[in-house]
Amino acid sequence: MSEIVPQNGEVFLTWEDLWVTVSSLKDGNRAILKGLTGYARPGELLAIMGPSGCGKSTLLDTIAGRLGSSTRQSGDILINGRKQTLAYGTSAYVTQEDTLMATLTVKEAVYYSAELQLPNSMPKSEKKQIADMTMKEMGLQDAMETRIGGWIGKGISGGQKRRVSICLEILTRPKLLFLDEPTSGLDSAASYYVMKTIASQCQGRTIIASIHQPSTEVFSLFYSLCLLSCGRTVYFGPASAAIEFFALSGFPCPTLQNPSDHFLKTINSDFDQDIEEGPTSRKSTEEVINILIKSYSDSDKYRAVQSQVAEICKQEGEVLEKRSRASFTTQSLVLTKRSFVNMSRDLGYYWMRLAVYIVIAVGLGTIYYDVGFSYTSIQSRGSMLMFVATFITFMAIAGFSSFVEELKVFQREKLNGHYGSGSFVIANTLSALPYLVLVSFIPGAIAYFLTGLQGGFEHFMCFALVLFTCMILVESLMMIVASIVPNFLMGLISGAGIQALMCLSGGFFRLPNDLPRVFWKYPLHYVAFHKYAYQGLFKNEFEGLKIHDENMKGLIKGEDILKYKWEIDIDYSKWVDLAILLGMIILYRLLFLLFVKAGEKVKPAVRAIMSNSPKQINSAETPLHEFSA
Ligand SMILES: Nc1ncnc2c1ncn2[C@@H]1O[C@H](COP(=O)(O)OP(=O)(O)OP(=O)(O)O)[C@@H](O)[C@H]1O
Repeated sequence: MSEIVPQNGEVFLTWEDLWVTVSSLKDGNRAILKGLTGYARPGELLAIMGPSGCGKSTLLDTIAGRLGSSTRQSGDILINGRKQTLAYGTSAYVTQEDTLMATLTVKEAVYYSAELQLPNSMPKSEKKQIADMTMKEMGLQDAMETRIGGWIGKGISGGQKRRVSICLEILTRPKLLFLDEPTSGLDSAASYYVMKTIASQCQGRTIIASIHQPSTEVFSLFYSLCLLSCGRTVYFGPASAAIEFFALSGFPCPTLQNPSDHFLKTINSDFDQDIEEGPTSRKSTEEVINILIKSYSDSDKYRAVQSQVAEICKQEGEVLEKRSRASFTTQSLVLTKRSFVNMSRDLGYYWMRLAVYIVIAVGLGTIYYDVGFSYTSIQSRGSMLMFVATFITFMAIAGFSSFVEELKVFQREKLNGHYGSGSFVIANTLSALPYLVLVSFIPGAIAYFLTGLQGGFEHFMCFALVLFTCMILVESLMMIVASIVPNFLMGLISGAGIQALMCLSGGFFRLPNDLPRVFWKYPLHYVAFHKYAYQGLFKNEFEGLKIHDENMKGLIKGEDILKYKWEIDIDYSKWVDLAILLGMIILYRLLFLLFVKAGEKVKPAVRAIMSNSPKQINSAETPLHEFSA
């Protein structure tokens, strides 16, 4: 048995009588993990194995402190014998899904990640060296210049993506590493080399990997094995002793059969085949699983696990410290650069929008071409400006899918402690600015000059700046929506709905004094950015304008049109409206930051509240100790 005093940031992880349940209206409370006890120690690779749906990922998520708030958990999870919060920089977790930036090449993704994660004190050349070495260890040297690809187009293979995901998390050689199915999608040779690299990093590190179907060679790399079936422990102990355990329980591994194949076949209850027990007798899988669970709970192995857990728990070991990483400024700069590159390569982010906006701007310009100064031009000018402030800005939601993809990468990296939400918000804002200038100024100029709105540089600048700020506002609004709403389609619908309500209360479709006071006027009219966008654009256009009234044979002053036709408050300048819009951008971005940060704080709190005592959780399930009765 190894030394159990953690040194140099080493991590001993224990879990005792761990229960996880989900509730549904149909089935009530259903236990996914049922009283699991185990431990992971530095220098030992622990593999969690079991048939699909047995609870491997749930166990990994639970001990890594990442369980979703829809589940309830109970039992003790201790790190170095203490209750400590994991995640956010103290451990690394390679998830089952590969959440990567599709537009980057493998090399770029790893280099950026190295710059984001490794401390400022490390020279850039050393960071590159570590990145190159890790890519080589993961067998990615031939794919370095290939784009990762994904939803935007084909890139590297699924197996290579898996290796990139692992590569990004082992760059800093974390003391505690969780890997959910690191070999899925890999062929047997790649699986072996990847697992060998992971196993070779075990020195002083605690590594826990869930794995589906390891080959004999891969299986031989595991130090400990946790075998689950239907959320219960079938075996926990040295991987090398599992064959003997199965044999002693009456299910010996046939000669020349891969032991892991034998284990999984024996405990897979999804396809209820009878299992041979000795030469004559056959048993149902359910019976076999119960025999194995009882055999394990009666065994010395189980007692050894319990005493090892108790011994580790007695040590009030080191408190986990966050890894030292790049400074906030470096992270913000690197993220800005990465986000800028991503935006430039992702056609859907801005380029498609620019093309569509130009077409719409030409359309607007031809419909309202040389609008003139006749009485009817009042309505034409108003409609044209309303279209710009509402529909052109509304279409900024077109970049939502690209943003959601970027957000997924951010959420993975943030959870693994690569950087914080502040750097992401700054980077996203800065990197988008040049593109937003393009998509607002070019189509804006086409529509403005073809229509023949008020001449002069100042007038055009005000028009384009209002359009520009509204686009940022719509993007900011969609960021807030994305941080609250769980999926892309729901986000798109919610964002569109919010904007439709705001635009209705903006003061064009119903004049400000005619708006119903409850909700529409107070507060929506004042909260909606459309009010300030309409007012800014209308003031910019009508102030100082003289319209020929053909019937009255006279001139109408623009200020009167603003006051009496559009019911616009002309006591303050159009620049104040623009300033309010700019203030709203800051407010919206801060709100996004707040929601993301609240998510970080609220989720663990919700988990803690939702945790119940084991008996309350599911009295219908059989606790492990009852198998030994
Ligand atoms: N949040 C949840 N709500 C409802 N059911 C859940 C939830 N999380 C997990 N489950 C269920 O718990 C069981 C275990 O899921 P888990 O993902 O841990 O299995 P797994 O062993 O990792 O499977 P696989 O190898 O196929 O990935 C499954 O039946 C799954 O449907």
